[in-house]
Amino acid sequence: MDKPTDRRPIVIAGPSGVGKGTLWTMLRDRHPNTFSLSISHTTRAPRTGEVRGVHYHYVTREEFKQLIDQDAFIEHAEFGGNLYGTSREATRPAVNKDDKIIVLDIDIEGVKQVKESHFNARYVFIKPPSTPSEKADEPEEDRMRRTLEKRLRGRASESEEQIKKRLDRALSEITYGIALDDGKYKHFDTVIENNELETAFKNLESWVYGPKEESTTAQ
Ligand SMILES: Nc1ncnc2c1ncn2[C@@H]1O[C@H](COP(=O)(O)OP(=O)(O)OP(=O)(O)O)[C@@H](O)[C@H]1O
Repeated sequence: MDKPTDRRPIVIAGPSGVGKGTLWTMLRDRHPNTFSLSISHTTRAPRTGEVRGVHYHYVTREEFKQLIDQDAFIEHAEFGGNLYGTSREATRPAVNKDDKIIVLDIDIEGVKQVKESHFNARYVFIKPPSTPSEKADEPEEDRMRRTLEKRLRGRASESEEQIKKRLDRALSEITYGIALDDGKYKHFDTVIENNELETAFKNLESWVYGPKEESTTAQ
Protein backbone atom coordinates (compact mmCIF):
# COMPACT_ATOMS: atom_id res chain seq x y z
CA MET A 1 0.00 0.00 0.00
CA ASP A 2 2.94 2.28 0.46
CA LYS A 3 3.03 4.16 -2.83
CA PRO A 4 -0.02 6.26 -3.60
CA THR A 5 -0.80 6.13 -7.32
CA ASP A 6 -1.34 9.87 -7.44
CA ARG A 7 2.13 11.36 -6.90
CA ARG A 8 1.13 15.02 -6.92
CA PRO A 9 1.84 17.19 -3.88
CA ILE A 10 -0.94 17.30 -1.29
CA VAL A 11 -2.16 20.63 0.02
CA ILE A 12 -3.77 20.29 3.44
CA ALA A 13 -5.67 23.30 4.77
CA GLY A 14 -8.20 24.16 7.44
CA PRO A 15 -8.75 26.57 10.29
CA SER A 16 -6.16 26.81 13.05
CA GLY A 17 -6.69 24.12 15.68
CA VAL A 18 -8.69 21.78 13.46
CA GLY A 19 -5.98 19.09 13.57
CA LYS A 20 -4.02 19.41 10.30
CA GLY A 21 -0.67 18.93 12.02
CA THR A 22 -1.98 15.97 14.00
CA LEU A 23 -3.34 14.24 10.89
CA TRP A 24 -0.23 14.94 8.84
CA THR A 25 1.97 13.50 11.62
CA MET A 26 -0.14 10.33 11.67
CA LEU A 27 0.16 9.98 7.90
CA ARG A 28 3.94 10.39 8.06
CA ASP A 29 4.39 8.02 10.99
CA ARG A 30 2.18 5.25 9.64
CA HIS A 31 3.76 5.40 6.19
CA PRO A 32 7.45 5.98 6.82
CA ASN A 33 9.51 7.33 3.90
CA THR A 34 6.43 8.08 1.82
CA PHE A 35 5.59 11.70 2.62
CA SER A 36 7.63 14.81 3.25
CA LEU A 37 6.44 18.19 4.50
CA SER A 38 7.61 21.02 2.29
CA ILE A 39 10.09 23.22 4.12
CA SER A 40 9.02 26.87 4.21
CA HIS A 41 11.14 30.00 4.31
CA THR A 42 10.72 32.37 7.23
CA THR A 43 12.21 35.61 8.50
CA ARG A 44 11.56 34.67 12.10
CA ALA A 45 14.45 33.52 14.26
CA PRO A 46 14.87 29.79 14.91
CA ARG A 47 13.34 28.64 18.21
CA THR A 48 15.29 26.42 20.56
CA GLY A 49 15.54 22.95 19.09
CA GLU A 50 14.72 24.04 15.55
CA VAL A 51 17.18 23.08 12.87
CA ARG A 52 18.02 25.10 9.75
CA GLY A 53 16.81 23.40 6.60
CA VAL A 54 14.74 20.95 8.62
CA HIS A 55 12.06 23.06 10.27
CA TYR A 56 12.47 26.13 8.08
CA HIS A 57 14.87 27.87 5.77
CA TYR A 58 15.72 30.93 7.89
CA VAL A 59 16.43 34.07 5.88
CA THR A 60 16.64 37.80 6.51
CA ARG A 61 13.88 40.15 5.45
CA GLU A 62 16.10 41.43 2.63
CA GLU A 63 16.76 37.91 1.37
CA PHE A 64 13.05 37.12 1.56
CA LYS A 65 12.18 40.25 -0.46
CA GLN A 66 14.74 39.32 -3.09
CA LEU A 67 13.16 35.88 -3.38
CA ILE A 68 9.73 37.52 -3.84
CA ASP A 69 11.18 39.69 -6.62
CA GLN A 70 12.61 36.58 -8.25
CA ASP A 71 9.13 34.99 -8.14
CA ALA A 72 10.60 32.18 -6.07
CA PHE A 73 7.46 31.58 -3.98
CA ILE A 74 4.23 29.83 -4.86
CA GLU A 75 2.74 31.48 -1.77
CA HIS A 76 3.87 33.82 0.94
CA ALA A 77 2.33 35.88 3.72
CA GLU A 78 3.15 38.00 6.72
CA PHE A 79 2.05 36.58 10.04
CA GLY A 80 2.74 38.03 13.48
CA GLY A 81 5.34 40.42 12.04
CA ASN A 82 7.28 37.72 10.19
CA LEU A 83 7.27 36.60 6.57
CA TYR A 84 6.60 32.98 5.65
CA GLY A 85 6.59 31.37 2.21
CA THR A 86 6.71 28.15 0.24
CA SER A 87 9.30 28.24 -2.52
CA ARG A 88 8.79 26.50 -5.87
CA GLU A 89 12.07 24.75 -5.15
CA ALA A 90 10.68 23.18 -1.95
CA THR A 91 7.93 21.47 -3.91
CA ARG A 92 10.01 20.11 -6.78
CA PRO A 93 10.68 16.39 -7.16
CA ALA A 94 14.38 17.23 -7.75
CA VAL A 95 14.82 18.43 -4.17
CA ASN A 96 12.76 15.55 -3.08
CA LYS A 97 15.50 12.97 -3.62
CA ASP A 98 13.69 10.05 -2.04
CA ASP A 99 10.73 10.48 -4.34
CA LYS A 100 8.48 11.26 -1.43
CA ILE A 101 5.12 12.92 -1.86
CA ILE A 102 5.31 16.54 -0.81
CA VAL A 103 2.73 17.79 1.67
CA LEU A 104 2.00 21.50 2.11
CA ASP A 105 0.30 22.54 5.36
CA ILE A 106 -0.83 26.07 4.52
CA ASP A 107 -3.56 28.54 5.37
CA ILE A 108 -6.41 29.59 3.11
CA GLU A 109 -4.63 32.69 1.84
CA GLY A 110 -1.78 30.38 0.88
CA VAL A 111 -4.20 28.02 -0.87
CA LYS A 112 -5.57 30.90 -2.94
CA GLN A 113 -2.08 31.96 -4.00
CA VAL A 114 -0.98 28.41 -4.77
CA LYS A 115 -4.03 27.99 -7.00
CA GLU A 116 -3.25 31.24 -8.79
CA SER A 117 0.26 29.98 -9.48
CA HIS A 118 -1.32 26.97 -11.27
CA PHE A 119 0.41 24.55 -8.99
CA ASN A 120 -0.62 21.00 -9.87
CA ALA A 121 -1.61 19.47 -6.56
CA ARG A 122 -4.40 17.68 -4.71
CA TYR A 123 -6.33 19.76 -2.21
CA VAL A 124 -7.90 18.56 1.05
CA PHE A 125 -9.75 20.73 3.54
CA ILE A 126 -10.04 19.64 7.17
CA LYS A 127 -13.26 20.81 8.77
CA PRO A 128 -14.12 20.95 12.47
CA PRO A 129 -17.11 19.03 13.79
CA SER A 130 -19.91 20.95 15.39
CA THR A 131 -19.84 19.93 19.05
CA PRO A 132 -23.34 19.04 20.22
CA SER A 133 -24.89 21.83 22.20
CA GLU A 134 -27.42 22.03 25.01
CA LYS A 135 -28.71 25.05 23.18
CA ALA A 136 -30.74 23.44 20.41
CA ASP A 137 -30.83 26.61 18.35
CA GLU A 138 -27.09 27.40 18.56
CA PRO A 139 -25.87 28.10 15.01
CA GLU A 140 -23.54 25.56 13.42
CA GLU A 141 -20.71 28.12 13.05
CA ASP A 142 -20.78 28.85 16.80
CA ARG A 143 -20.47 25.14 17.53
CA MET A 144 -17.49 24.80 15.19
CA ARG A 145 -15.86 27.80 16.79
CA ARG A 146 -16.30 26.21 20.21
CA THR A 147 -14.59 23.02 19.03
CA LEU A 148 -11.61 24.96 17.65
CA GLU A 149 -11.40 27.07 20.80
CA LYS A 150 -11.34 23.96 22.97
CA ARG A 151 -8.60 22.37 20.86
CA LEU A 152 -6.47 25.51 20.74
CA ARG A 153 -6.79 25.98 24.51
CA GLY A 154 -5.93 22.30 25.00
CA ARG A 155 -2.82 22.69 22.85
CA ALA A 156 -1.77 25.60 25.04
CA SER A 157 0.75 26.94 22.56
CA GLU A 158 -0.77 30.37 21.87
CA SER A 159 -1.63 33.40 23.94
CA GLU A 160 -5.29 34.34 24.47
CA GLU A 161 -4.87 37.12 21.96
CA GLN A 162 -3.46 34.75 19.34
CA ILE A 163 -6.26 32.24 19.97
CA LYS A 164 -8.85 34.96 19.44
CA LYS A 165 -7.19 36.08 16.19
CA ARG A 166 -7.15 32.50 14.90
CA LEU A 167 -10.79 31.93 15.84
CA ASP A 168 -11.85 35.19 14.21
CA ARG A 169 -10.43 33.99 10.91
CA ALA A 170 -11.89 30.49 11.17
CA LEU A 171 -15.39 31.14 9.93
CA SER A 172 -14.44 32.72 6.62
CA GLU A 173 -11.87 29.95 6.11
CA ILE A 174 -14.51 27.27 6.70
CA THR A 175 -16.93 29.06 4.36
CA TYR A 176 -14.26 29.00 1.63
CA GLY A 177 -13.34 25.38 2.40
CA ILE A 178 -16.81 23.86 2.22
CA ALA A 179 -18.22 26.07 -0.57
CA LEU A 180 -20.10 24.03 -3.15
CA ASP A 181 -20.51 24.47 -6.86
CA ASP A 182 -22.97 22.22 -8.65
CA GLY A 183 -22.96 19.74 -5.76
CA LYS A 184 -19.15 19.48 -5.72
CA TYR A 185 -16.62 21.23 -3.50
CA LYS A 186 -15.57 24.36 -5.26
CA HIS A 187 -12.04 24.86 -3.95
CA PHE A 188 -11.00 21.43 -2.63
CA ASP A 189 -10.93 17.91 -4.03
CA THR A 190 -12.22 16.58 -0.74
CA VAL A 191 -13.37 17.80 2.69
CA ILE A 192 -12.75 15.68 5.77
CA GLU A 193 -14.41 16.29 9.12
CA ASN A 194 -12.03 15.82 12.02
CA ASN A 195 -14.40 14.61 14.69
CA GLU A 196 -13.12 11.27 15.95
CA LEU A 197 -9.40 11.36 15.12
CA GLU A 198 -8.92 7.77 13.95
CA THR A 199 -11.96 8.00 11.65
CA ALA A 200 -10.72 11.28 10.18
CA PHE A 201 -7.29 9.73 9.65
CA LYS A 202 -8.77 6.69 7.86
CA ASN A 203 -10.75 9.01 5.58
CA LEU A 204 -7.64 11.04 4.80
CA GLU A 205 -5.60 7.91 4.17
CA SER A 206 -8.19 6.40 1.81
CA TRP A 207 -8.33 9.62 -0.17
CA VAL A 208 -4.53 9.91 -0.34
CA TYR A 209 -4.25 6.30 -1.53
CA GLY A 210 -7.33 6.55 -3.76
CA PRO A 211 -7.37 6.65 -7.57
CA LYS A 212 -5.73 9.46 -9.46
CA GLU A 213 -8.28 12.09 -10.44
CA GLU A 214 -7.62 15.32 -12.25
CA SER A 215 -8.33 18.27 -10.04
CA THR A 216 -11.31 20.26 -11.25
CA THR A 217 -11.54 22.75 -8.41
CA ALA A 218 -11.89 26.46 -9.01
CA GLN A 219 -9.31 29.08 -8.13
N1 LIG B 1 -10.04 14.64 16.34
C1 LIG B 1 -9.57 15.33 17.38
N2 LIG B 1 -10.24 15.31 18.56
C2 LIG B 1 -9.78 16.01 19.62
N3 LIG B 1 -8.66 16.76 19.62
C3 LIG B 1 -7.95 16.82 18.49
C4 LIG B 1 -8.36 16.11 17.30
N4 LIG B 1 -7.45 16.36 16.33
C5 LIG B 1 -6.52 17.17 16.86
N5 LIG B 1 -6.81 17.44 18.16
C6 LIG B 1 -6.05 18.31 19.08
O1 LIG B 1 -6.35 19.66 18.72
C7 LIG B 1 -5.19 20.49 18.91
C8 LIG B 1 -4.90 21.22 17.60
O2 LIG B 1 -4.43 20.28 16.63
P1 LIG B 1 -3.27 20.65 15.58
O3 LIG B 1 -2.15 21.28 16.30
O4 LIG B 1 -3.02 19.41 14.79
O5 LIG B 1 -4.06 21.74 14.71
P2 LIG B 1 -3.63 22.51 13.36
O6 LIG B 1 -4.84 22.47 12.46
O7 LIG B 1 -2.38 21.94 12.82
O8 LIG B 1 -3.45 23.98 13.90
P3 LIG B 1 -2.45 25.18 13.35
O9 LIG B 1 -2.91 25.50 11.97
O10 LIG B 1 -2.71 26.29 14.33
O11 LIG B 1 -1.06 24.64 13.42
C9 LIG B 1 -4.04 19.58 19.34
O12 LIG B 1 -3.87 19.70 20.74
C10 LIG B 1 -4.53 18.18 18.95
O13 LIG B 1 -4.01 17.18 19.80
